Amino acid sequence: MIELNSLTKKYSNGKGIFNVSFQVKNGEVFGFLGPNGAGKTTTIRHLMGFVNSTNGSASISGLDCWTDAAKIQRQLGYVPGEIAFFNHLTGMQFLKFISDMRGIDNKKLQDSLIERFELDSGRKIRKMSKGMKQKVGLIAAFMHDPAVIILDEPTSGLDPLMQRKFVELINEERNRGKTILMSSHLFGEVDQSCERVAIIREGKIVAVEDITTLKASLKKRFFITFEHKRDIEKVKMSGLDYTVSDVNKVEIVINGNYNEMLKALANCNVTSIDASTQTLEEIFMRYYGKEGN
Ligand SMILES: Nc1ncnc2c1ncn2[C@@H]1O[C@H](COP(=O)(O)OP(=O)(O)OP(=O)(O)O)[C@@H](O)[C@H]1O
Repeated sequence: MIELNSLTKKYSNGKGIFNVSFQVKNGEVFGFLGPNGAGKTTTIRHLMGFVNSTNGSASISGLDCWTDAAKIQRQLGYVPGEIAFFNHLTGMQFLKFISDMRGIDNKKLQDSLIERFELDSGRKIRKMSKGMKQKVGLIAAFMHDPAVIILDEPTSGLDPLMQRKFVELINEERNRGKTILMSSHLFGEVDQSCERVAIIREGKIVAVEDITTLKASLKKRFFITFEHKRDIEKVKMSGLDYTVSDVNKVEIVINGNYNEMLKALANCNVTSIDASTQTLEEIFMRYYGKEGN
């Protein structure tokens, strides 16, 4: 549905995106994560046909993002990272302007989105906060019920309640078969809404991951205290992945093999066990850091 093949844009300062390739399948909600300046907006602007690539190509529903840009822009739902509006219009006037441009009567859906996001649509855009403008952008992107939606940092400026409403909307749209690509800094948002995620760093894709597979691979960490330090020796001989954190304390990392740990601990005198589960954020942070190389 959305396809990028070795998409490359090299700016004169050497920055940009390099050989970016991934596919978003029909009906998939796909996350696009990366630190500041990684290349998310540059990639998305290519998909919208605002800039031409130095190399490579991108297409949406078989249409080339550069040569068929006008057609793509008419059909798609799009929220830009920074929304530049017609400041003299009210929210409602702006939404009407966009509807007229698309030639679609979508008043019913528009009104339900205004209600959902509690937008004061009579207010002049120049008097709106960043979050309010973001709501106008979201309503404009969704109100013509597009099959493909591209969102660049859609929740920036939204308060936690509105962020939750946004996640609900995405999940409803997914159930209705929509194809959605959204860039984000927020791991929680990606975790709650996306099936797969691509991670970009310094202009290059460093990973494309399946969220369900990632969740299944999350490790559990057990913090165990023994009454006697000699019990540490039993853990050492068990073959478990362990770290000794004090004379009578160990940390054991497990991915599913609980029985091995229980067997090893059965002959020990355990005085306390605490556990924590690795988070998706910890996994993503690895890609953000130096190890992303
Ligand atoms: N027109 C331009 N000319 C030169 N360099 C540019 C231009 N536009 C973007 N860049 C550079 O390209 C890199 C990618 O920028 P981009 O805006 O795509 O990142 P981003 O991942 O969207 O970041 P953020 O999360 O901060 O919005 C950055 O180093 C940026 O400074």
